[in-house]
Amino acid sequence: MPLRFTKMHGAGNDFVVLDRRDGAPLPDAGLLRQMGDRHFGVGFDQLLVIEPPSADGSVASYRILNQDGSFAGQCGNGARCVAHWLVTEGATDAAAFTLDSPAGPVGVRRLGERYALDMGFPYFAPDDIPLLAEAEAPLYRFPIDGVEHAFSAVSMGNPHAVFLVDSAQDAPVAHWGQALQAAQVFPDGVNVGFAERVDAGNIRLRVFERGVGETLACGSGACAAAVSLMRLGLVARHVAVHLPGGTLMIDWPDDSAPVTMTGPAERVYEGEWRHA
Ligand SMILES: N[C@@H](CCC[C@H](N)C(=O)O)C(=O)O
Repeated sequence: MPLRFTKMHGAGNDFVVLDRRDGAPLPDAGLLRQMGDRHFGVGFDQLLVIEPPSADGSVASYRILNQDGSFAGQCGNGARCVAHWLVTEGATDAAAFTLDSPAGPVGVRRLGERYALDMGFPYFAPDDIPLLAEAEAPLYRFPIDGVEHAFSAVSMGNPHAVFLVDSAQDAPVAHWGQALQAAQVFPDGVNVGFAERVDAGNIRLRVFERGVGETLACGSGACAAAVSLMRLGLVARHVAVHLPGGTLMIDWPDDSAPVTMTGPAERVYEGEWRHA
């Protein structure tokens, strides 16, 4: 049976979307890895699998697989693409609806061509990270090449470390990203962000993602960077996060409120994978 899929992206973070609302099982891991390969397949940062809703009142649920086949708890850009896919397939015409993600319910609002998502509450006290549990939040230290660098650790449904840097463009993204991942400070792996404060309303960001490497944008990473800099008093509670593939708006009105992320979602093409 040919495997139908949709290629999508959100600010350049690209996806293959599979519709599994009929309950059909996932294709085997080897095939998915081949599809994810940019030379021998279609290529994607993440695979998004849309499944029936798991809670009353939700439109659908989704699972997220990174390019290397590992599962993730959240994907901000992917959630907007799932929402857009469902809207453009006619699964809902509501202006506001809910999706079920592995990290819990995600509220979606349609704003013309853009989508605003309720990304939940940031979690700054990572007691699931034993090496950091006794350190002093929100900043932790990690030695790279003999020099200690400060980062903040925050969960947005998936784990993030955020380094504040002078220049995102010149940041040692792969080097530090791989070093922090290899040190296993975060037992389940980590997405590593490099945030440059431009001014109170703007952040430049690059992210070395768990299970992929550097991507053109990371939605949960944009939330993690924004709330980290907000917590440090370096930016306002409403900021634009500029990533290599596009800009996301992040709002966190106060510490007791959920984080909202607003950005684009685009269908690129429909495909049919015929097994060789
Ligand atoms: N690109 C994503 C995050 C995808 C999952 C991440 N690599 C992980 O393993 O946690 C986003 O837009 O949030």
